[in-house]
Amino acid sequence: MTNFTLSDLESIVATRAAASRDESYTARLKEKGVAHVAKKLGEESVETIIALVSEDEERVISESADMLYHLLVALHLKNIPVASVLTELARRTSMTGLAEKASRTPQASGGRQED
Ligand SMILES: N=c1c2ncn([C@@H]3O[C@H](COP(=O)(O)OP(=O)(O)OP(=O)(O)O)[C@@H](O)[C@H]3O)c2ncn1[C@@H]1O[C@H](COP(=O)(O)O)[C@@H](O)[C@H]1O
Repeated sequence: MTNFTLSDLESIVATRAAASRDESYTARLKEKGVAHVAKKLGEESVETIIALVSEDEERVISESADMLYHLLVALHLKNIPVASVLTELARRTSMTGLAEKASRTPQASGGRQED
């Protein structure tokens, strides 16, 4: 088990985003902008879904890592600290998932009733 955290990766992303595009994939993503990174995040999310449904554990872990990396790059480009996401997750621990869902406005949930 590793003690590597999302905050550690956030720091690496911030450093590498400032590197040369010739030596950093993160720098190339930054150059292409947040819309491109969002599209890559969508692709990695779909690949994670496919792995979850029909592939082995190793593929699920690999695709999940790709997805989290691209999410952290997107958050970096939006100047949103990972700590803000963790704070929101921490806030939600004070209630059940069903209570949290009920607390959302009809607009936020689209007024849908499904699970
Ligand atoms: N965790 C990651 C990480 N996960 C995935 N990827 C890259 O994300 C890409 C996703 O796979 P794709 O098949 O979609 O990529 P691709 O076809 O090469 O990408 P495109 O040409 O479509 O952009 C691959 O190129 C992976 O190498 C990552 N690239 C970097 N990191 C971390 O970021 C650090 C800094 O990397 P550099 O910015 O390259 O120095 C690394 O040391 C890692 O810690």
